[in-house]
Amino acid sequence: MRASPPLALRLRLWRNRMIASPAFRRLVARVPLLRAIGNRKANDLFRLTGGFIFSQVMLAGVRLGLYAALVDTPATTESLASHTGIPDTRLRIFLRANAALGLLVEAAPDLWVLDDAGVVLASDRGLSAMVMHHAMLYRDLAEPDQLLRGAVTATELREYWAYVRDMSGTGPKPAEVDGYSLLMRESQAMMADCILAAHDFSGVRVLLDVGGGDGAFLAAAANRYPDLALRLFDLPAVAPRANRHLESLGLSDRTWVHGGDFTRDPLPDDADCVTLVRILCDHDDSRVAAILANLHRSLRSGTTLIVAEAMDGKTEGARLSAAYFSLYFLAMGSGRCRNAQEIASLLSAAGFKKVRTVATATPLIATLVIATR
Ligand SMILES: C[S@@+](CC[C@H](N)C(=O)[O-])C[C@H]1O[C@@H](n2cnc3c(N)ncnc32)[C@H](O)[C@@H]1O
Repeated sequence: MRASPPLALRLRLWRNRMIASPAFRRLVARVPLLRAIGNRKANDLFRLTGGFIFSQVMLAGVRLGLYAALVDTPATTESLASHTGIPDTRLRIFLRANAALGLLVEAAPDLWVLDDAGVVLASDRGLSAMVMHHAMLYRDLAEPDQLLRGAVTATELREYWAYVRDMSGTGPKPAEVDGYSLLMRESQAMMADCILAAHDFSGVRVLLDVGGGDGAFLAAAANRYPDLALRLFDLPAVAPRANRHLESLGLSDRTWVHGGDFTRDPLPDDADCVTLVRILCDHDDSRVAAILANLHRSLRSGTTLIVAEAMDGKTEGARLSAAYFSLYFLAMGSGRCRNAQEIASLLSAAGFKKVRTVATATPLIATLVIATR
């Protein structure tokens, strides 16, 4: 005989039957307190249903330069129509959609200013860059069930992130790393703020950023800690870009940049702190194990290792990030969004000690897992 499900599950099934019942939903709509809950749930569901449309509103706004045109200044529908080249009757519909989504405020009839979310979008170049990058992701997600079945593997994201295709040999060519390196540089500001607020680097003498891209995280750390010496390790195709970028910021005399493969080449061993920012999530467990084993081989005993990336967790931000990245990495064909415990296990398995999780103020962006070599 089959055992009956536990009480919590039976309650959930009962609740689901109630919610599925039109008569129950009519009752909910008549009782003021229940109506408020019901409306909130309906709005949440509609946000999911219309998510693609809302996101396309943002994409059009970014492409048209709408939010940038409203930085620190209000503008009329007429002036925005001339700025964007969209006829004002059509633009007004679009502007009102932006207002409904919390991106703009109609301060007076046909007079527009940025709302809170619009201000952030306009002031963070990385966010606009990610919104534009989504055009590619959405093409890959056009047939999501086929992607889940594994029937679609030649995706645009796989092409874009050249290092997930080319895991052997000499690695990607310079032209193949330009697109993602620029996107990573532009989208680093919020990530760096989040990490630097969550961990005190003041005792660190030499900071090595492994998979450090153009050096945007190192530059942010250098800005905060003027005596910090900087080391960056990335693919041979990325290293010259990092050198150029760090030189343009006047940081060359504090920096050594090394090109190589972080799964097998020796890493500089003079650092007392090493960061892996948005690195492990890109790779499947076996490759993460190879990266961590190489780090363990190369680093001196006592070196602090900090893994910083979006991780699954209990907060709403962490859950949203995990849902987003799960599909993103599926389309990319490599990696996954792990929780802190999974990352801690991979670090321990590689031989790292004193593994601990450090929450950040913005789990949507990153959580830290810190260990000692
Ligand atoms: C998602 S990006 C993150 C860049 C940077 N840490 C950030 O957060 O902006 C991953 C980085 O890892 C580098 N990378 C990928 N495979 C690598 C490998 N086998 N050896 C060294 N670097 C690698 C890429 O070139 C890229 O710069």
